[in-house]
Amino acid sequence: MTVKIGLLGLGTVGTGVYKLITSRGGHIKESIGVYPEIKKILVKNLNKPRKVKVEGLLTQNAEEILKDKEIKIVIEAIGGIYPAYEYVKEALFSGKHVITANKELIAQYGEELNEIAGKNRVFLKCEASVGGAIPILHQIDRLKITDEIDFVGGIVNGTTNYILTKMTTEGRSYEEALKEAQQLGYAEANPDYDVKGFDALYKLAILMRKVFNINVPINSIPRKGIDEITTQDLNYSNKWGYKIKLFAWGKKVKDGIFAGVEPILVEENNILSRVNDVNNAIILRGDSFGEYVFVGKGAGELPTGDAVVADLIDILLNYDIKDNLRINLLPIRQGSFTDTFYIRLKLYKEDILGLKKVLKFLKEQRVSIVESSSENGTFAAIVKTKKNVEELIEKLEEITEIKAFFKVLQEDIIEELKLSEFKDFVEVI
Ligand SMILES: NC(=O)C1=CN([C@@H]2O[C@H](COP(=O)(O)OP(=O)(O)OC[C@H]3O[C@@H](n4cnc5c(N)ncnc54)[C@H](OP(=O)(O)O)[C@@H]3O)[C@@H](O)[C@H]2O)C=CC1
Ligand SMILES: N[C@@H](CC=O)C(=O)O
Repeated sequence: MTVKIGLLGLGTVGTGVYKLITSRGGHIKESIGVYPEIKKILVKNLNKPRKVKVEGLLTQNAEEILKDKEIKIVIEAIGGIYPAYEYVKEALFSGKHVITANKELIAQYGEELNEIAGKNRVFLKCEASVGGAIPILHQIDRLKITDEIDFVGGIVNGTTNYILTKMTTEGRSYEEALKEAQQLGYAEANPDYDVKGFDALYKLAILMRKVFNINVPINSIPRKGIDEITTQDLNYSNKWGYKIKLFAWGKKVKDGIFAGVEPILVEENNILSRVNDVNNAIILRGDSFGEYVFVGKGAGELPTGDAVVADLIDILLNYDIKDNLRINLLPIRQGSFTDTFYIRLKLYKEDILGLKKVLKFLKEQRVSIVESSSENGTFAAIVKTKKNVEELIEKLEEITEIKAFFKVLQEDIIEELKLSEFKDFVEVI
């Protein structure tokens, strides 16, 4: 039996999918008895040079795929909300299964699209939207049947991890490393989505929906990217035995959920420190299985293509686990997972007074200095406090100019959260 597929997009992901389906089609047929065939590919520009031979397959007219009754599965690899949203919706309404790699779309419209898929008795699958090649959504589906999972988080953006790694280990500038990530096909069409933390935020929202059965309004989650990290911050962190990573995390407590996307300092002996380049690492904590850390390539042509093809195989095998939906209301809470943080302050060259003022403040607030360095008008330190970190930073801001502030990850992140005010409410579906 042959199943006809319509592919929307032939960029990094679409090309990976095309390569895998065409090269492994025979093997898939041997293994599960179904031969997947790509019948049409939607692109924006018909004249663009392609890395694969696609004569006769390209079209600029989406209706040639969406209205084709022979096409049973649509793979969306365009990205962004429009026109992807309309195309996915139309495909589902016409009874086609959909596979997408589009985290922005799933984070923002996943609930609505899942409902349409359910009503039309088709699958909507999105493994590639989180963690690249890591089969994390599939694992969560399995694990949450037996376990109560209360923590999900980790490194979920390949581009930023690549940039931070190259800046730290090979002395690249931020701009050079970003350019490389773009050339390697890791970055989003607009790389601001990566470096400002939006991509990680979308992925976190998808993970939290899956793990906690909640629908998270993405603007209720605090977000900070890596675009303000300087070589100076990386050098100080390195010197004191830490690596900087962009961390996305969600933790369920009895009466709410803490969540955030932010750069953090991780001790060199922590597993996350050793997750480099384009790799991602996703931590899950359950009451029976304990802790899992899933590591793998978080972006790129073949790793992402592989995750899409895994969804395709699941559909061909007719496999799926429905989300276990339940109504509840849980607040997103603002909280910190640490009592230790890194600061870099700007001091004027001769401003001994400024430095004295800062040191006096830290002493008065009973903040202990773990590491510190003061040179050329800069004071950088790793400090520890028993007080609320955010409140302390606010007070410090009143007397000096804070150029950088990142939390330091502690081993007890999952156990211990310092609570403060509720920020927003999310509906648990
Ligand atoms: N890159 C990666 O490693 C990963 C990406 N993703 C996600 O996968 C999706 C695709 O990403 P990626 O492959 O990198 O993106 P690219 O920019 O490389 O490719 C996008 C493709 O979509 C086509 N396209 C864009 N706009 C339109 C339009 N209006 N109508 C028809 N075709 C259009 C482009 O056509 P043309 O070629 O003619 O310009 C291109 O082929 C995104 O949602 C991204 O977030 C997920 C995981 C990893
Ligand atoms: N731009 C994304 C691509 C994969 O999701 C990333 O760098 O992680």
